[in-house]
Amino acid sequence: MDLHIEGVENMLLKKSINVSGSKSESNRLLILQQLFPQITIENLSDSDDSKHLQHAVTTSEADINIGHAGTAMRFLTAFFAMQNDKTVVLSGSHRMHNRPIEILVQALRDLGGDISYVEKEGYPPLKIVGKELTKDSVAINGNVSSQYISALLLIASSLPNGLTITLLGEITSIPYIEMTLSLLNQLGIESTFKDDTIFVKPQQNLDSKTVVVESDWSSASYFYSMMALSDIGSEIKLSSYRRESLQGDSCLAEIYEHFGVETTFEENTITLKKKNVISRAVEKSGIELNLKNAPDIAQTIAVTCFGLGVACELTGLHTLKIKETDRLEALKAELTKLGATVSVTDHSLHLEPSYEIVKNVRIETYHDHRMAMAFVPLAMKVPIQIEDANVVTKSYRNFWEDMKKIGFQCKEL
Ligand SMILES: O=C(O)C1=C[C@@H](OP(=O)(O)O)[C@@H](O)[C@H](O)C1
Ligand SMILES: C=C(OP(=O)(O)O)C(=O)O
Repeated sequence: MDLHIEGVENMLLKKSINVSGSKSESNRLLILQQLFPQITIENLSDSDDSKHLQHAVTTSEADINIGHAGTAMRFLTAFFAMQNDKTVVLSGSHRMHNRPIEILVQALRDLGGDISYVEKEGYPPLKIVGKELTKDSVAINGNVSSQYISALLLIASSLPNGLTITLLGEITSIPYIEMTLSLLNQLGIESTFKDDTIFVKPQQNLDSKTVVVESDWSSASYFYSMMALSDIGSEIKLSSYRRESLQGDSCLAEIYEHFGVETTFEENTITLKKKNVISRAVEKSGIELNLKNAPDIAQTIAVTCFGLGVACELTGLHTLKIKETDRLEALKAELTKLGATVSVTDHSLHLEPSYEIVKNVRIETYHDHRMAMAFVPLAMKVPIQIEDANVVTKSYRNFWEDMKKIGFQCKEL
Protein backbone atom coordinates (compact mmCIF):
# COMPACT_ATOMS: atom_id res chain seq x y z
CA MET A 1 0.00 0.00 0.00
CA ASP A 2 1.34 3.42 -0.99
CA LEU A 3 -0.15 6.54 0.63
CA HIS A 4 -0.55 10.18 -0.31
CA ILE A 5 -0.47 12.33 2.84
CA GLU A 6 -1.45 15.93 3.46
CA GLY A 7 -1.75 17.96 6.63
CA VAL A 8 -4.52 20.46 7.36
CA GLU A 9 -4.33 23.79 9.15
CA ASN A 10 -4.18 23.85 12.95
CA MET A 11 -4.14 20.06 13.10
CA LEU A 12 -2.10 19.63 16.26
CA LEU A 13 -4.43 21.20 18.76
CA LYS A 14 -5.29 19.35 21.97
CA LYS A 15 -4.97 15.83 20.58
CA SER A 16 -4.29 12.73 22.74
CA ILE A 17 -2.62 9.54 21.60
CA ASN A 18 -2.07 6.31 23.51
CA VAL A 19 1.20 4.80 22.27
CA SER A 20 1.82 1.04 22.59
CA GLY A 21 4.42 -0.40 24.98
CA SER A 22 8.15 -0.15 24.29
CA LYS A 23 9.29 -2.76 21.78
CA SER A 24 12.69 -3.00 23.46
CA GLU A 25 11.33 -3.50 26.98
CA SER A 26 8.69 -5.95 25.74
CA ASN A 27 11.19 -8.10 23.86
CA ARG A 28 13.40 -8.38 26.94
CA LEU A 29 10.48 -9.24 29.20
CA LEU A 30 9.13 -11.89 26.81
CA ILE A 31 12.46 -13.74 27.00
CA LEU A 32 12.68 -13.31 30.78
CA GLN A 33 9.10 -14.56 31.18
CA GLN A 34 10.09 -17.85 29.52
CA LEU A 35 12.96 -18.22 31.96
CA PHE A 36 10.89 -17.04 34.96
CA PRO A 37 7.17 -17.79 34.46
CA GLN A 38 6.37 -15.81 37.63
CA ILE A 39 6.54 -12.61 35.55
CA THR A 40 3.34 -10.89 34.35
CA ILE A 41 3.72 -8.22 31.66
CA GLU A 42 1.34 -5.28 31.20
CA ASN A 43 1.19 -2.80 28.29
CA LEU A 44 3.12 -5.24 26.08
CA SER A 45 4.10 -3.87 22.67
CA ASP A 46 1.71 -4.86 19.85
CA SER A 47 4.52 -4.46 17.28
CA ASP A 48 5.20 -7.14 14.66
CA ASP A 49 8.64 -7.65 16.21
CA SER A 50 7.25 -8.46 19.65
CA LYS A 51 4.63 -10.74 18.11
CA HIS A 52 7.37 -12.59 16.21
CA LEU A 53 9.34 -13.01 19.42
CA GLN A 54 6.33 -14.18 21.40
CA HIS A 55 5.48 -16.74 18.71
CA ALA A 56 9.08 -17.96 18.63
CA VAL A 57 9.26 -18.68 22.35
CA THR A 58 5.89 -20.42 22.50
CA THR A 59 5.81 -22.50 19.29
CA SER A 60 6.88 -26.15 19.16
CA GLU A 61 7.98 -25.74 15.53
CA ALA A 62 11.65 -26.23 14.76
CA ASP A 63 11.78 -23.75 11.86
CA ILE A 64 11.27 -20.22 13.10
CA ASN A 65 11.21 -17.16 10.87
CA ILE A 66 11.38 -13.84 12.73
CA GLY A 67 11.01 -11.56 9.69
CA HIS A 68 12.75 -8.19 10.10
CA ALA A 69 13.00 -8.31 13.91
CA GLY A 70 16.69 -7.74 14.70
CA THR A 71 16.38 -7.62 18.48
CA ALA A 72 14.29 -10.80 18.41
CA MET A 73 16.90 -12.55 16.24
CA ARG A 74 19.71 -11.68 18.67
CA PHE A 75 17.81 -12.40 21.89
CA LEU A 76 16.42 -15.70 20.57
CA THR A 77 19.86 -16.90 19.48
CA ALA A 78 21.04 -16.71 23.08
CA PHE A 79 17.74 -18.08 24.43
CA PHE A 80 17.69 -21.17 22.18
CA ALA A 81 21.42 -21.81 22.70
CA MET A 82 20.66 -22.68 26.35
CA GLN A 83 17.40 -24.64 25.78
CA ASN A 84 18.72 -28.13 26.48
CA ASP A 85 17.45 -30.85 24.09
CA LYS A 86 15.83 -28.44 21.64
CA THR A 87 17.09 -27.78 18.12
CA VAL A 88 15.79 -24.89 16.00
CA VAL A 89 16.63 -23.17 12.75
CA LEU A 90 16.24 -19.43 13.21
CA SER A 91 15.79 -17.47 10.00
CA GLY A 92 14.40 -14.09 8.93
CA SER A 93 13.80 -11.75 6.02
CA HIS A 94 16.32 -11.26 3.22
CA ARG A 95 17.67 -8.22 5.08
CA MET A 96 17.98 -10.22 8.32
CA HIS A 97 20.23 -12.66 6.48
CA ASN A 98 22.54 -9.72 5.83
CA ARG A 99 22.61 -8.33 9.38
CA PRO A 100 25.76 -9.62 11.14
CA ILE A 101 25.52 -11.93 14.14
CA GLU A 102 29.00 -13.49 14.30
CA ILE A 103 30.06 -11.59 17.44
CA LEU A 104 27.15 -13.04 19.41
CA VAL A 105 27.47 -16.54 17.92
CA GLN A 106 31.18 -16.60 18.82
CA ALA A 107 30.45 -15.51 22.40
CA LEU A 108 27.81 -18.23 22.78
CA ARG A 109 30.18 -20.82 21.31
CA ASP A 110 32.81 -19.68 23.82
CA LEU A 111 30.25 -20.40 26.55
CA GLY A 112 29.74 -23.93 25.18
CA GLY A 113 26.91 -23.31 22.69
CA ASP A 114 26.37 -25.35 19.51
CA ILE A 115 25.41 -22.93 16.73
CA SER A 116 26.13 -23.27 13.01
CA TYR A 117 25.51 -21.10 9.97
CA VAL A 118 22.99 -22.56 7.51
CA GLU A 119 23.97 -20.32 4.58
CA LYS A 120 26.55 -17.54 4.87
CA GLU A 121 29.26 -17.54 7.55
CA GLY A 122 28.52 -14.82 10.14
CA TYR A 123 24.85 -14.30 9.25
CA PRO A 124 21.42 -15.88 9.89
CA PRO A 125 19.86 -18.38 9.30
CA LEU A 126 21.31 -20.26 12.26
CA LYS A 127 20.96 -23.85 13.35
CA ILE A 128 20.97 -23.86 17.14
CA VAL A 129 21.30 -27.08 19.11
CA GLY A 130 20.31 -26.22 22.68
CA LYS A 131 22.79 -27.21 25.39
CA GLU A 132 23.55 -26.54 29.00
CA LEU A 133 26.03 -23.63 28.87
CA THR A 134 28.51 -24.40 31.62
CA LYS A 135 31.12 -21.63 31.31
CA ASP A 136 30.65 -18.44 33.29
CA SER A 137 32.75 -15.76 31.62
CA VAL A 138 33.11 -14.38 28.12
CA ALA A 139 34.65 -11.41 26.29
CA ILE A 140 32.68 -9.66 23.54
CA ASN A 141 33.15 -6.72 21.21
CA GLY A 142 30.88 -3.86 22.36
CA ASN A 143 31.12 -1.49 19.41
CA VAL A 144 28.92 -3.15 16.77
CA SER A 145 25.55 -3.73 18.46
CA SER A 146 24.47 -3.61 22.10
CA GLN A 147 21.84 -6.23 21.25
CA TYR A 148 24.51 -8.96 21.41
CA ILE A 149 25.33 -7.93 24.97
CA SER A 150 21.70 -7.65 26.05
CA ALA A 151 21.11 -11.13 24.57
CA LEU A 152 23.80 -12.58 26.85
CA LEU A 153 22.56 -10.59 29.85
CA LEU A 154 19.03 -11.94 29.47
CA ILE A 155 20.16 -15.57 29.82
CA ALA A 156 22.99 -14.81 32.28
CA SER A 157 21.13 -15.37 35.55
CA SER A 158 19.83 -18.74 34.31
CA LEU A 159 23.37 -20.10 33.80
CA PRO A 160 24.62 -22.25 36.71
CA ASN A 161 27.17 -19.69 37.92
CA GLY A 162 25.76 -16.52 36.41
CA LEU A 163 27.95 -14.68 33.91
CA THR A 164 30.83 -12.21 33.76
CA ILE A 165 31.03 -10.31 30.47
CA THR A 166 34.11 -8.31 29.50
CA LEU A 167 33.30 -5.65 26.91
CA LEU A 168 35.96 -4.89 24.31
CA GLY A 169 36.24 -1.64 22.33
CA GLU A 170 34.05 1.44 22.66
CA ILE A 171 30.57 0.40 23.83
CA THR A 172 27.70 1.52 21.61
CA SER A 173 24.02 2.10 22.47
CA ILE A 174 24.79 1.89 26.22
CA PRO A 175 21.27 2.89 27.41
CA TYR A 176 19.95 -0.36 25.92
CA ILE A 177 22.43 -2.35 28.04
CA GLU A 178 21.37 -0.33 31.07
CA MET A 179 17.71 -1.00 30.22
CA THR A 180 18.40 -4.75 30.31
CA LEU A 181 20.18 -4.48 33.67
CA SER A 182 17.42 -2.27 35.12
CA LEU A 183 14.75 -4.78 34.14
CA LEU A 184 16.79 -7.59 35.73
CA ASN A 185 17.10 -5.45 38.84
CA GLN A 186 13.32 -4.77 38.94
CA LEU A 187 12.81 -8.53 38.95
CA GLY A 188 15.27 -9.04 41.79
CA ILE A 189 18.22 -10.31 39.71
CA GLU A 190 21.46 -8.76 40.93
CA SER A 191 24.18 -7.40 38.66
CA THR A 192 27.12 -5.00 38.59
CA PHE A 193 28.42 -2.91 35.67
CA LYS A 194 31.78 -1.34 36.31
CA ASP A 195 34.17 -0.03 33.64
CA ASP A 196 34.18 -2.71 30.96
CA THR A 197 32.87 -5.60 33.07
CA ILE A 198 29.32 -6.73 33.75
CA PHE A 199 28.53 -9.46 36.27
CA VAL A 200 25.09 -11.06 36.64
CA LYS A 201 24.41 -13.31 39.63
CA PRO A 202 22.78 -16.71 39.11
CA GLN A 203 19.10 -16.90 40.06
CA GLN A 204 16.92 -20.01 40.19
CA ASN A 205 13.56 -18.58 41.08
CA LEU A 206 11.77 -15.26 41.37
CA ASP A 207 8.89 -13.94 43.43
CA SER A 208 5.76 -13.20 41.39
CA LYS A 209 6.11 -9.83 39.77
CA THR A 210 4.03 -7.65 37.44
CA VAL A 211 6.02 -5.34 35.20
CA VAL A 212 4.25 -2.48 33.44
CA VAL A 213 6.01 -1.59 30.20
CA GLU A 214 6.38 2.13 29.55
CA SER A 215 5.16 3.26 26.14
CA ASP A 216 7.64 3.50 23.31
CA TRP A 217 9.81 6.65 23.19
CA SER A 218 11.10 5.92 19.67
CA SER A 219 7.45 6.00 18.52
CA ALA A 220 7.00 9.30 20.39
CA SER A 221 9.77 10.81 18.27
CA TYR A 222 7.41 11.28 15.29
CA PHE A 223 5.11 13.43 17.42
CA TYR A 224 8.08 15.50 18.61
CA SER A 225 8.98 16.09 14.99
CA MET A 226 5.43 17.16 14.09
CA MET A 227 5.37 19.48 17.07
CA ALA A 228 8.66 21.08 16.01
CA LEU A 229 7.20 21.74 12.54
CA SER A 230 3.87 23.07 13.83
CA ASP A 231 2.71 26.55 14.82
CA ILE A 232 3.25 28.01 18.28
CA GLY A 233 0.41 26.92 20.58
CA SER A 234 0.11 23.38 19.19
CA GLU A 235 -0.19 20.70 21.83
CA ILE A 236 -0.46 16.93 22.05
CA LYS A 237 -0.70 14.47 24.95
CA LEU A 238 0.96 11.05 24.78
CA SER A 239 0.55 8.19 27.23
CA SER A 240 1.81 6.20 29.12
CA TYR A 241 5.20 7.70 29.89
CA ARG A 242 7.42 8.17 32.94
CA ARG A 243 9.88 10.83 33.93
CA GLU A 244 12.30 8.10 35.06
CA SER A 245 12.46 6.14 31.82
CA LEU A 246 14.53 3.05 31.03
CA GLN A 247 14.59 4.08 27.37
CA GLY A 248 17.52 6.13 26.10
CA ASP A 249 15.31 7.70 23.43
CA SER A 250 13.62 9.71 26.20
CA CYS A 251 16.48 12.18 25.53
CA LEU A 252 14.05 13.48 22.89
CA ALA A 253 12.49 15.76 25.50
CA GLU A 254 15.78 17.61 25.94
CA ILE A 255 16.79 17.59 22.25
CA TYR A 256 13.48 19.02 21.02
CA GLU A 257 13.73 21.97 23.43
CA HIS A 258 16.17 23.36 20.84
CA PHE A 259 13.28 23.30 18.36
CA GLY A 260 10.86 25.10 20.72
CA VAL A 261 9.05 21.98 21.97
CA GLU A 262 8.39 21.80 25.71
CA THR A 263 7.64 18.51 27.49
CA THR A 264 5.71 18.35 30.74
CA PHE A 265 5.14 15.16 32.75
CA GLU A 266 1.90 14.63 34.63
CA GLU A 267 1.02 11.25 36.13
CA ASN A 268 1.46 8.86 33.19
CA THR A 269 1.06 11.43 30.42
CA ILE A 270 3.48 13.72 28.64
CA THR A 271 2.28 16.92 27.05
CA LEU A 272 4.28 18.27 24.13
CA LYS A 273 3.75 21.97 23.46
CA LYS A 274 5.15 24.12 20.70
CA LYS A 275 6.19 27.02 22.93
CA ASN A 276 8.78 28.93 20.96
CA VAL A 277 10.38 29.29 17.60
CA ILE A 278 13.69 27.41 17.23
CA SER A 279 16.49 28.73 19.40
CA ARG A 280 18.60 31.48 17.91
CA ALA A 281 21.75 29.39 18.17
CA VAL A 282 20.18 26.52 16.20
CA GLU A 283 18.76 28.87 13.60
CA LYS A 284 22.17 30.43 13.08
CA SER A 285 24.52 27.45 13.22
CA GLY A 286 22.30 24.37 13.12
CA ILE A 287 22.52 21.54 15.62
CA GLU A 288 25.29 19.03 16.39
CA LEU A 289 24.34 15.79 18.10
CA ASN A 290 26.16 12.56 18.88
CA LEU A 291 23.46 9.88 18.72
CA LYS A 292 25.50 6.81 19.65
CA ASN A 293 23.21 6.38 22.68
CA ALA A 294 19.98 6.89 20.71
CA PRO A 295 20.48 5.62 17.14
CA ASP A 296 16.77 5.00 16.45
CA ILE A 297 15.85 8.70 16.51
CA ALA A 298 18.48 9.76 13.95
CA GLN A 299 16.07 9.60 11.02
CA THR A 300 13.42 11.60 12.89
CA ILE A 301 15.89 14.33 13.81
CA ALA A 302 17.42 14.60 10.33
CA VAL A 303 13.94 15.05 8.82
CA THR A 304 12.89 17.58 11.50
CA CYS A 305 15.97 19.68 10.73
CA PHE A 306 15.28 19.51 7.01
CA GLY A 307 11.64 20.55 7.59
CA LEU A 308 12.78 23.48 9.73
CA GLY A 309 15.42 24.51 7.23
CA VAL A 310 18.25 24.22 9.76
CA ALA A 311 21.61 22.53 9.37
CA CYS A 312 22.52 19.44 11.33
CA GLU A 313 25.62 17.41 11.98
CA LEU A 314 24.69 14.01 13.39
CA THR A 315 27.50 11.72 14.55
CA GLY A 316 27.76 8.37 16.37
CA LEU A 317 25.67 6.75 13.61
CA HIS A 318 27.91 3.74 12.80
CA THR A 319 25.19 1.24 13.78
CA LEU A 320 22.73 2.69 11.24
CA LYS A 321 24.40 0.84 8.37
CA ILE A 322 23.36 -2.57 9.75
CA LYS A 323 19.77 -1.85 10.75
CA GLU A 324 16.58 -2.59 8.74
CA THR A 325 18.34 -0.96 5.80
CA ASP A 326 21.50 1.13 5.48
CA ARG A 327 19.74 4.09 7.09
CA LEU A 328 22.50 6.57 6.21
CA GLU A 329 22.27 5.86 2.47
CA ALA A 330 18.45 5.69 2.63
CA LEU A 331 18.25 9.09 4.37
CA LYS A 332 20.63 10.64 1.88
CA ALA A 333 18.65 9.33 -1.10
CA GLU A 334 15.22 10.39 0.14
CA LEU A 335 16.21 13.78 1.59
CA THR A 336 17.97 14.57 -1.68
CA LYS A 337 14.74 13.87 -3.63
CA LEU A 338 13.02 16.45 -1.40
CA GLY A 339 15.63 19.07 -2.28
CA ALA A 340 18.10 18.69 0.59
CA THR A 341 21.86 19.02 0.36
CA VAL A 342 23.07 16.13 2.45
CA SER A 343 26.24 14.08 2.77
CA VAL A 344 27.01 10.97 4.80
CA THR A 345 30.03 8.99 5.97
CA ASP A 346 29.97 5.54 7.58
CA HIS A 347 29.12 7.13 10.92
CA SER A 348 27.71 10.61 10.34
CA LEU A 349 25.24 12.75 8.42
CA HIS A 350 25.62 16.38 7.45
CA LEU A 351 22.64 18.44 6.28
CA GLU A 352 22.84 21.96 4.90
CA PRO A 353 20.05 24.44 5.66
CA SER A 354 17.52 24.55 2.82
CA TYR A 355 14.53 26.73 2.19
CA GLU A 356 12.23 24.76 -0.05
CA ILE A 357 10.71 21.30 0.07
CA VAL A 358 9.81 19.59 -3.21
CA LYS A 359 6.10 18.63 -3.26
CA ASN A 360 4.59 15.19 -3.90
CA VAL A 361 7.85 13.28 -3.61
CA ARG A 362 7.42 9.51 -3.33
CA ILE A 363 9.51 8.37 -0.36
CA GLU A 364 10.98 4.87 -0.66
CA THR A 365 10.97 3.02 2.64
CA TYR A 366 13.43 0.15 2.04
CA HIS A 367 11.48 -2.27 4.35
CA ASP A 368 12.33 0.14 7.18
CA HIS A 369 9.45 1.29 9.42
CA ARG A 370 11.42 4.32 10.57
CA MET A 371 11.96 5.54 6.99
CA ALA A 372 8.16 5.68 6.59
CA MET A 373 7.36 7.27 9.94
CA ALA A 374 10.23 9.78 10.03
CA PHE A 375 9.15 11.46 6.77
CA VAL A 376 5.44 11.83 7.60
CA PRO A 377 5.80 15.08 9.65
CA LEU A 378 6.90 16.83 6.44
CA ALA A 379 3.31 16.41 5.19
CA MET A 380 2.51 19.32 7.52
CA LYS A 381 4.49 21.46 5.07
CA VAL A 382 3.92 19.85 1.63
CA PRO A 383 1.96 16.83 0.32
CA ILE A 384 4.15 13.72 0.43
CA GLN A 385 3.84 10.08 -0.65
CA ILE A 386 5.01 7.07 1.33
CA GLU A 387 5.72 3.78 -0.44
CA ASP A 388 4.89 0.46 1.24
CA ALA A 389 3.25 2.31 4.13
CA ASN A 390 2.36 -0.89 6.02
CA VAL A 391 6.02 -1.29 6.89
CA VAL A 392 5.28 0.75 10.06
CA THR A 393 3.76 -2.26 11.87
CA LYS A 394 7.28 -3.52 12.63
CA SER A 395 7.22 -1.20 15.65
CA TYR A 396 3.98 0.85 15.55
CA ARG A 397 0.84 -1.08 14.60
CA ASN A 398 -1.65 1.86 14.84
CA PHE A 399 0.57 4.49 13.27
CA TRP A 400 -1.73 5.35 10.37
CA GLU A 401 -4.90 5.35 12.54
CA ASP A 402 -3.10 7.73 14.90
CA MET A 403 -2.00 9.95 12.00
CA LYS A 404 -5.63 10.22 10.85
CA LYS A 405 -6.69 10.94 14.44
CA ILE A 406 -4.43 13.96 14.65
CA GLY A 407 -5.68 15.29 11.31
CA PHE A 408 -3.53 13.99 8.44
CA GLN A 409 -5.42 13.14 5.27
CA CYS A 410 -4.10 9.81 4.02
CA LYS A 411 -5.26 8.50 0.63
CA GLU A 412 -4.32 5.17 -0.87
CA LEU A 413 -2.57 5.49 -4.23
O1 LIG B 1 18.34 -3.60 22.54
C1 LIG B 1 17.46 -3.02 21.90
O2 LIG B 1 16.25 -3.14 22.19
C2 LIG B 1 17.87 -2.16 20.75
C3 LIG B 1 19.16 -1.73 20.63
C4 LIG B 1 19.62 -0.82 19.55
O3 LIG B 1 20.42 -1.55 18.65
P1 LIG B 1 22.05 -1.44 18.54
O4 LIG B 1 22.62 -1.74 19.86
O5 LIG B 1 22.36 -2.47 17.50
O6 LIG B 1 22.36 -0.04 18.10
C5 LIG B 1 18.42 -0.19 18.81
O7 LIG B 1 18.85 0.39 17.62
C6 LIG B 1 17.35 -1.21 18.52
O8 LIG B 1 16.25 -0.64 17.83
C7 LIG B 1 16.80 -1.78 19.81
C1 LIG C 1 16.87 -1.09 14.70
C2 LIG C 1 15.64 -1.40 15.06
O1 LIG C 1 15.19 -2.64 15.36
P1 LIG C 1 15.92 -4.07 15.29
O2 LIG C 1 17.40 -3.90 15.31
O3 LIG C 1 15.39 -4.80 16.49
O4 LIG C 1 15.45 -4.73 14.01
C3 LIG C 1 14.61 -0.32 15.17
O5 LIG C 1 13.50 -0.61 15.66
O6 LIG C 1 14.87 0.82 14.79
